[in-house]
Amino acid sequence: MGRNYSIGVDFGTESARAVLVDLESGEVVASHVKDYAHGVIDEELPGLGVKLDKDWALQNPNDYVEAFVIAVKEMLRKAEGVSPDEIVGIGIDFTSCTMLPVKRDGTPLCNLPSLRKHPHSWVKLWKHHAAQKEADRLNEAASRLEDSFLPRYGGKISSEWLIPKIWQILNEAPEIYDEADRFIEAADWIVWQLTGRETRNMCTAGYKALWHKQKGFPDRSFFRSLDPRLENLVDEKLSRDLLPLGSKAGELTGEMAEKTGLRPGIAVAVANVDAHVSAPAAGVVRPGTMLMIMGTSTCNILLGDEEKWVPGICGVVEDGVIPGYYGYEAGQSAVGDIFAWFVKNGVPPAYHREAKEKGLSLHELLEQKAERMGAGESGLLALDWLNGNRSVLVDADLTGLILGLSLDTKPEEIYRAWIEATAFGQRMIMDTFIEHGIPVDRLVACGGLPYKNRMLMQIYADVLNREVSVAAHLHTPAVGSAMFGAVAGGAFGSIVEASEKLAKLKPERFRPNQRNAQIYERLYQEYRRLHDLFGRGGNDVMKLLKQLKRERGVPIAP
Ligand SMILES: Nc1ncnc2c1ncn2[C@@H]1O[C@H](COP(=O)(O)OP(=O)(O)O)[C@@H](O)[C@H]1O
Ligand SMILES: O=C(CO)[C@@H](O)[C@@H](O)COP(=O)(O)O
Repeated sequence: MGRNYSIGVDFGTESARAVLVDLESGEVVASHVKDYAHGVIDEELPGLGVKLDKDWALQNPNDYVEAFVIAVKEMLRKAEGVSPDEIVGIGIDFTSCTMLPVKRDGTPLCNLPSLRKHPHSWVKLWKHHAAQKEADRLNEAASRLEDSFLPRYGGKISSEWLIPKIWQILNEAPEIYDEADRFIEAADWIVWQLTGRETRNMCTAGYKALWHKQKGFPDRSFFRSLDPRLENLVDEKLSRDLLPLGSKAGELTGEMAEKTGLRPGIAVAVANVDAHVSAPAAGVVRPGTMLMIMGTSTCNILLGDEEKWVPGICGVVEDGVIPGYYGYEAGQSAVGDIFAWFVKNGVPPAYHREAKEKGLSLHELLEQKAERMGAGESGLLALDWLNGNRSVLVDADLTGLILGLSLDTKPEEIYRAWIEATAFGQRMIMDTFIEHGIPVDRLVACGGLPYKNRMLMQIYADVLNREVSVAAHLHTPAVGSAMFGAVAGGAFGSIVEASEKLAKLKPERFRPNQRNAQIYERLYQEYRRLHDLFGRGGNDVMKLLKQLKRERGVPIAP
């Protein structure tokens, strides 16, 4: 008898990554990454000459199908000796909330020639930030509810989420709202394309669409209070029929099988979210371990036995990550993006020359120079809010700050200070969880950064004063999706069982250096003071600076 394999496909912001996982060894035997043909559409609708406003971020749903087909086909080609008959399941994960309006049969409205030129008919990507007005009004209305859902979401709903995005469509393009038979997460839509049937997952419903396992969606009266036309939104254009993570959404259609070279009828798992699906792949299936998915931004996932209200988190959802537990999500809006910004804007020509001579990237050169320093040696302390603060302040209007600059300050000291600032931001998140009764004993990291910068990982271990393990697979979300695919295909009884057999961490752990940890403890106390002063209304100078820019007519990034 042959071996069993499962496929996981992670739909990220720029590309889809497919992996084939051996269900005996847990090894990734083949993988392939396919960039989306149109990437992120944030200036103009491709080939149509329709300009977009500055905080729009759209995608083309046809790119997802194409990326799936090519990534899976290429992955299969690389997996020599594996027969499609040995593949038991497929799981997918997506960025979220990435959503689109469709007809009853799943046709995206942007594929209808009559609606193609209308930006509201396209996919709204997770970082589409143009529904802030709707999010503000929703938060205001929700704060007046007697049994408000806001505390479950850390106190505020983000403009990135489903209801603000739908409401923006209704406000700005009622004709598109009327044409849409369904609004659906791209995660569920791609599963629909694979199986030929519409299903909805509990994870995105819980984190992004205000659904609660016991209470369901907010009442119709709440939606009516937002806009009478939204009263029946859930029944008319969403669904109350939600499937739990780990269940089977359906089977691969003959058409998709033919396009990809797979076998028709393979089990397809219910859709999931990129951050959440990483937990089982990194072995995070019980309370006590905080997962850090570290890349351009950082997402945190943590499990608990009870539903507790933690201020400033993105949300808590029962069964939202691992069935049987409450899944907590938090995050930082910019992490790798800050280092990218500094490397682009803050490094003198001599460093560029040196990096070239040594055959290093600028990141690697700065790491090499900065790792010779100990904690506190740069004389700098920074606030990491260059793209606002997601957790725990939930304030997109905050900006960055660096303190302690002198005429002697070197680029590597500033680079290190930004890394330390992001680690202090993680410490704020971790401490907020602990202060509200959700313990954190261990940390596991995945995403791109842990594989790129060892100094960064050591700084995190020192600042957090905890051991940090790193997930073994670079494509952690795709491996997590493959695990859910294997569960849907019946190879495992539960996702916990799959994780216990297949999850892998790198053998090496980053252990805190006590000398540095003590110094960082002192610096962190100062970070907290600055954090509260500038982030909790003690001094609103950051907002004044933004306001002045607005008054001077300078466009401000979302
Ligand atoms: N050596 C490095 N040290 C620190 N950050 C790095 C390094 N190399 C790249 N980066 C940052 O990593 C980020 C990309 O992370 P990655 O996890 O690969 O992508 P994504 O979050 O888009 O999936 C970029 O923001 C980039 O600035
Ligand atoms: O917000 C979530 C998950 O809830 C992510 O999908 C979103 O931040 C996008 O993550 P990436 O930056 O693509 O890793």
